[in-house]
Amino acid sequence: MAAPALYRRVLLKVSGEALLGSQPFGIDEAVIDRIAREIGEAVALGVEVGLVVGGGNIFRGMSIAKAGGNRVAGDHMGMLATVMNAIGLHEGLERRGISSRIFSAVPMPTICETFSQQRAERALKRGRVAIFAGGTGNPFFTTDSGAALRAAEMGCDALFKGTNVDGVYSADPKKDPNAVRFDRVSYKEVLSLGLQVMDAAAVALARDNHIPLIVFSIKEPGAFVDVLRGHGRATIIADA
Ligand SMILES: Nc1ncnc2c1ncn2[C@@H]1O[C@H](COP(=O)(O)OP(=O)(O)OP(=O)(O)O)[C@@H](O)[C@H]1O
Ligand SMILES: O=c1ccn([C@@H]2O[C@H](COP(=O)(O)O)[C@@H](O)[C@H]2O)c(=O)[nH]1
Repeated sequence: MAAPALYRRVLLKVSGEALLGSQPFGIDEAVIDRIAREIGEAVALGVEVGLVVGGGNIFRGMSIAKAGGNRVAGDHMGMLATVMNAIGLHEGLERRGISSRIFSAVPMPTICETFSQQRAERALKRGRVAIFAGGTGNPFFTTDSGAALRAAEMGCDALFKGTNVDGVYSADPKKDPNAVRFDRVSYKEVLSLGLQVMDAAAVALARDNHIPLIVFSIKEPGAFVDVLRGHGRATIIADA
């Protein structure tokens, strides 16, 4: 018999960039379908799943700021990009018969519901996937911070960061071939060593609320469910 999941309720953060798949820009529907299937497997294990998606496949506010533009306007565009990705994932889940609801931090009632902790709680309890769009709803943040915030609000047992690397390294593995991968590292070490895999605000919020951060590769098929069962390749960021 397959191992049960180690968690009752989790927040999965999916990197926007991962949705690119083999494309230079936008959303690869094959990636959406695979991630939807894997989320469905987690739900079938009895895990309640909250979902946050980044926007890096479409737009990041910093790109406008770096070119001398208005950071706040750029961040607004970035938050809208995360709503587009949330709609894409919602459609992918519904196509597979997995019930989900989008709760946006930025009100846009003709497109999706505005975030409400109480309504999201009801959705999760009913076994629906709650997709949290629009990050925190504020500029100068990222969807990592949005994910840590929602994980704390929704009482999640862990925040899974599904990104394009298979864990936390001593340095950025894309830049330093000698970087060493950790199986486990403390919040304090991540912050004091300045490890950039997640933004510091997100790590501090998770630390203050005792939410383990689990970094794994969302590009690796099956990794999410493997890690939920405690035997996948990932780094756990937690108390020392
Ligand atoms: N110490 C480190 N360990 C692991 N990855 C690191 C480290 N330092 C930097 N990185 C980089 O962090 C990146 C993942 O974080 P990033 O915030 O860029 O992506 P994301 O949040 O998954 O994406 P998106 O913005 O598209 O949602 C990886 O691509 C990796 O190269
Ligand atoms: O709370 C938030 C979350 C996100 N943004 C903007 O959106 C983009 C995309 O999010 P990523 O986390 O980088 O994938 C981000 O770069 C910000 O510009 C935001 O302003 N506030």
